[in-house]
Parts: sequence; structure tokens; C-alpha cells
Amino acid sequence: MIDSRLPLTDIHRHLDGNIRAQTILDLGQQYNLTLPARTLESLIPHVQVTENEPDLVSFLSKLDWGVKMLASLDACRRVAYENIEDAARNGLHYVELRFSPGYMAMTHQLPVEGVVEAVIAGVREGCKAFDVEARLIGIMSRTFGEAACLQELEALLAHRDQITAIDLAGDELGFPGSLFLSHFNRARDAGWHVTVHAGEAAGPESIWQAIRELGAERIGHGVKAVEDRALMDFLAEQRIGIESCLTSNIQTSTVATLAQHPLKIFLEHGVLASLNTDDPAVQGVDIIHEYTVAAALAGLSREQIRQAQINGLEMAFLTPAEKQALRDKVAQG
Ligand SMILES: O=c1[nH]cnc2c1ncn2[C@@H]1O[C@H](CO)[C@@H](O)[C@H]1O
Ligand SMILES: [Zn+2]
Repeated sequence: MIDSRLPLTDIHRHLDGNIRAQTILDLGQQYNLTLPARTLESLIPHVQVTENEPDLVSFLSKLDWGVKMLASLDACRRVAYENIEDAARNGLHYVELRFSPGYMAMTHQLPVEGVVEAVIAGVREGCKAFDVEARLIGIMSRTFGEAACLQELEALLAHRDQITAIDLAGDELGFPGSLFLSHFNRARDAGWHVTVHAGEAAGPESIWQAIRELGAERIGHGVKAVEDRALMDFLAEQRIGIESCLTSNIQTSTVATLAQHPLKIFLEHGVLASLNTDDPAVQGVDIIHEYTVAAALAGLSREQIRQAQINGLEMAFLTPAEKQALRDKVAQG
């Protein structure tokens, strides 16, 4: 159930994990690139999760075809623009879109800083054309190591005023947060907010590390927090938000079934947790599905779903005045 009098937000949404299948096909044609299929229908199984993947890293490989079609900065701009259009179509009032400029640049050796500029431009155009408010979160893709992350960080820092926060995503088990202390020191010095993918593939210690050593104010997924009572208390007391992504956690085999998902326990424990998509196009879901289907299957009551919706804006990297302006705007219709 979505409460239409409250702002609808998605604050954990990968722009480069949300490239339309049709756009993948179009870009393949435009740049004469090889794809595993020629029709939309036959392409879907290659670019969308159709059965749950055995683990996080297998799931992440599903993002690769879309990113491989980013043959120019204009393609990056287009994908960013379409992300805002899709958010508007879903009735989202506010989105935080995250992207990994090095990952997007990789296949066609685009300039990483150019990718950051193209994404900023596409999002800005989208926000002008559609009634959506957006902020950008820069991702460092840990999967490619510390040096590649440094390159992403520097490209993002060159546009620090257009970026709201920094994140670390990718292979959590292979590349622990402890490798990235200096990256996060620099990101915090830039005045950015910090959110970190933690406690998805690795255990609660990864969440403690993200908070204590990287300065995380919010945690992406954070599923494994439920295994550590002291951490649950700490999250609730410090109001460290958990960005839950229900369908994603099933598709990565982080959680076996929605009925076993800890989001309900987080909310019962007073942890600030919200509903988000993650990589909607790759997952074949949207925010409406997460609210109206997945949340109920995860055992959330109507009141808990409403609380999660309230928490989404509460957790947003906005000032109190910006949040209030959004509440007022939506309440007035
Ligand atoms: O669910 C997830 N967990 C961890 N990393 C992710 C997830 N979804 C996407 N990425 C990672 O984010 C970057 C692109 O924005 C890529 O590094 C991709 O692997
Ligand atoms: Zn994510």
C-alpha cells in the first residue's frame, strides 16, 4: 500500500543497474555492438534476472550487458535521463540515483570524469522535463580494486557540488571496506554524505566496519544486522538508516524467501528502514511492486509499510527544510 498523501521515495537505486532493455537494444544497433539477442523478448533473459542467482557476484554480472552498450558519453546521458523518466512514471517524488562512473566508462574506455558530467547533465534534463526531485550518489565499485576506486573518487570530486554522497558497492566478500579507508576520508572531507553496501554478502562485522571506519550514516541492504543484537540496538539509537531492497535480496540469494526477510524485524526494533528497488530493470521490478507485493510477502503490516514510506524521506540526504517542502507539496496534491 502506498500512501498517496506522503512523498514516495527510492533512495537505493542504481542508475547503471536500471537501463531499459529497449535502450540496450537501441544502443547496440546505434553503435553496431554485439548483443546475445536481436529482439526484446529474446534479450530479456540475458539482461534481467529470471531465476534467483546463486550469489551476489553472479547477480551483478546481469548488469554487464547494459553497461557494455555505453559506447559514448551521449549514451550515458540518455540512460540518466531515462532513469528520471522511469521514476516519474512510477510516481516517485524523490530519488537518489547512484552510479559507478568507472564501471560505466570501462568497456569503451570513456573518460571517467566525462561520464560523471554526462550523468549529471542527463539527470538535470530529466528533472526539468518531469516532476521528480533527484540527488546523485557516486559509487566506487570495490570489485575493481583500490586504484580503480581512487580514479572514480577523483572524477566525482571534480564535480563535488553536484554529488550528494559516496557509496561502496560490488563484491563485498572479495573487497572488504578496510581497503578503502583513505578513499572515505577524502569523501568525507569533501562534505559528502556516506552510505555503504554492507551486511549483504558479508556479516554484521562489515556493517560495524562501515559505520566506525568509513563513517556510514546509512547502510545499503544491512540484512545481516539481524544476527547481532548490539548492532540492532546501535542502529536504532543512532538512527542509522537501513536501505532495504527486498526483491534484490532474494535474487542474490542473500535471503532465501521474502517471509524470512529481516525488514519486519528492523521496523519492530525501531530501526529506521525503508523500501527501495536497487537495480529495477535488471530485477524486472519497480517501486510499486516492492510496496504492493514484496512488502506484504515480507510480512509487513499496512502500518509498517506506511512507516517504511515515512522513513524513506526521513533517511534522505536532504535538509529538514527540503524534506518539509516535499511533504507539503505532496500533501497539497
Ligand atoms: O545489490 C548490489 N550489491 C552490491 N553491489 C551492487 C548491487 N547492485 C549493483 N551493484 C554494483 O553497483 C555498481 C553499479 O552501480 C556496480 O559495481 C555493481 O556491481
Ligand atoms: Zn545496491
